[in-house]
Amino acid sequence: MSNKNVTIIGAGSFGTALAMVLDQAGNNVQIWAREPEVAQGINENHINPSYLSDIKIPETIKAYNNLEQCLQSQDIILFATPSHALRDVANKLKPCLDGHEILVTVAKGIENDTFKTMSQVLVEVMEGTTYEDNIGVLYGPSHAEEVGLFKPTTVVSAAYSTRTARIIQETFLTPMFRVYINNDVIGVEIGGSVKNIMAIAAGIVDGAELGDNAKAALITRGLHEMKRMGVMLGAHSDTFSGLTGMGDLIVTCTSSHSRNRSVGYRIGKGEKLDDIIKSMNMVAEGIKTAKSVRDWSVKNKVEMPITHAVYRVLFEDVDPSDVLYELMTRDPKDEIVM
Ligand SMILES: NC(=O)C1=CN([C@@H]2O[C@H](COP(=O)(O)OP(=O)(O)OC[C@H]3O[C@@H](n4cnc5c(N)ncnc54)[C@H](O)[C@@H]3O)[C@@H](O)[C@H]2O)C=CC1
Ligand SMILES: O=C(CO)COP(=O)(O)O
Repeated sequence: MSNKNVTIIGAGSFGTALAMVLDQAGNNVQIWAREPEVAQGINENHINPSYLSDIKIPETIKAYNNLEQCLQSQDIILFATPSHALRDVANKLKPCLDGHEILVTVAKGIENDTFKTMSQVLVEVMEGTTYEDNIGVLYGPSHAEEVGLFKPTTVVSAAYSTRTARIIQETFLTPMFRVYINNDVIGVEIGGSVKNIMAIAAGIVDGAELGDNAKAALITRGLHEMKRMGVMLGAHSDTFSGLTGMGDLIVTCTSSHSRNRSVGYRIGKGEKLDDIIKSMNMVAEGIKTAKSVRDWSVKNKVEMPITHAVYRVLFEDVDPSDVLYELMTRDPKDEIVM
């Protein structure tokens, strides 16, 4: 059993689900919630009133609305906010850290404009406070709705030092939550982030009833696209056949739990993105990441046709049937370029 002091920053779906896992693994768990009513709900009624509200949260898990109060003497700080909030929240809590804490993020995304992954954002923000060696990510096929119910799940701990990756692994391990290690941090992060764009595309395919052949093609060619970007950034191509590449791509493109697939599905059914976003209380990371990755690929001249198609549907209001035609009528290619 692990016996670490762990604070989770962000009491959304995944923060709540991981609190359950961390508690079951034997740790002392506390959660920082941005919304006072969420902290109150967890402390008084032992449920999160806004996310996964049908899950009974153990009384040992305490929630705070004040950041400073929950950062004393912690071994691990787990960031579970959306990716666009990570920089801001990390800056706010930086003065409260003493430098020995391990910082783990589960947020999946690539920052707009800087094109930084989440661990890179943490490294930059924490410069002078926390060693890069203490920073890592926990990614993989892990929908909160199943994790919170202790359904069997496998993920990957990737960090800038093997020691940190191992500590993260040991802290989260339970018989229903199996954690592997991979030292290819950039590969893990690109897979986990770019698959959200592919999940939006998969949702469009389902919503527009384009068929199973189209879905299989999309997943397969989407994987090529993720790998192409990752390898260009120094990732190992094998990482994309693993849990944080292929594994997370499959679950997000096919699961009814996926927020990103659901955004795509509704677009495929004819709804407008603005209306979809207004109706959601959870983050669909693929929207912002589509912009980052599309801009990155233009800047670096890397061919990412599915990402560009999703970008055009989301941000240029192009009809999905038009981008589909464009994708299907591109110049004939070799499947694999050796
Ligand atoms: N939900 C899931 O199944 C999984 C989610 N993730 C990733 O975890 C991250 C969080 O996802 P969810 O928990 O699903 O999101 P969510 O939308 O359910 O919850 C996000 C939480 O962050 C808080 N938050 C939002 N904006 C904030 C800000 N500007 N500053 C501080 N806090 C803010 C919200 O109040 C909420 O508590 C995302 O990057 C997602 O891709 C990763 C694996 C699985
Ligand atoms: O990353 C996830 C599952 O591994 C969650 O995906 P969604 O945000 O699309 O629900």
